Amino acid sequence: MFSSGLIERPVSWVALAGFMGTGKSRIGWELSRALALHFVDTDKLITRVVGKSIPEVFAQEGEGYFRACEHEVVGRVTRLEHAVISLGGGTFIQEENRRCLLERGPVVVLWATPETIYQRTKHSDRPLLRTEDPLERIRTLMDERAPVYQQGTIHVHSDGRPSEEIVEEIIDRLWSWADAQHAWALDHAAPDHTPGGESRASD
Ligand SMILES: Nc1ncnc2c1ncn2[C@@H]1O[C@H](COP(=O)(O)OP(=O)(O)OP(=O)(O)O)[C@@H](O)[C@H]1O
Ligand SMILES: O=C(O)C1=C[C@@H](O)[C@@H](O)[C@H](O)C1
Ligand SMILES: [Mg+2]
Repeated sequence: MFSSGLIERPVSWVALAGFMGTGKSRIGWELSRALALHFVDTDKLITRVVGKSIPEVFAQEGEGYFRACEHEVVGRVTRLEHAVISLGGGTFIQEENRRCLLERGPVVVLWATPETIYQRTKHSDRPLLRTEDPLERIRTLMDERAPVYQQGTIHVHSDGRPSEEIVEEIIDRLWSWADAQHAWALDHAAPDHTPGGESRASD
């Protein structure tokens, strides 16, 4: 990772999206440490700025207010440099957020089965899962959202895997993505018309 005092990393900005409980917050934090980047968790940022927990925001201000906060936060985090951004589970679902995030850089989507998600979220308070049958709600919401999450850049499964292994896979896939971007940029670079430019390019 480190060589001659310079940090080698595939990207200097990346966002993590995906359903509740897929591990965006935990993996995002670990990824930020592995890449020596700042870490921002949009859910935590909103709770800090609003001064209320997410269940309180949903109950007292309504989901619409929370979605507006998310949208504003997306505008801000896409202007950051050197950061790993862990999004809320619904942030990438809003079209304008998605466009803005994908324009900024790679969006890694974490996936898990409804059963894993249920196990990981059952002891915490997620307003959208406050129902008689949270597992069924997870299944329905996942069916609705999966085609949208599919629009992410890189997809990584988190079921039954230790977080270190997931972080390692994300970094490998980010290197491949960055190499492909670089190759594409070279292929699409404006032709070099300086004297001797073409021969230099084919050297
Ligand atoms: N790979 C993993 N293996 C085991 N437990 C995990 C893994 N990833 C995350 N967890 C645990 O699952 C729970 C939910 O993870 P986390 O809060 O990171 O999910 P999230 O995607 O950020 O959810 P939300 O969208 O609600 O913010 C946490 O207790 C976390 O420690
Ligand atoms: O999936 C969602 O819509 C949500 C996921 C959480 O991260 C929080 O952002 C909130 O509970 C809503
Ligand atoms: Mg989270």
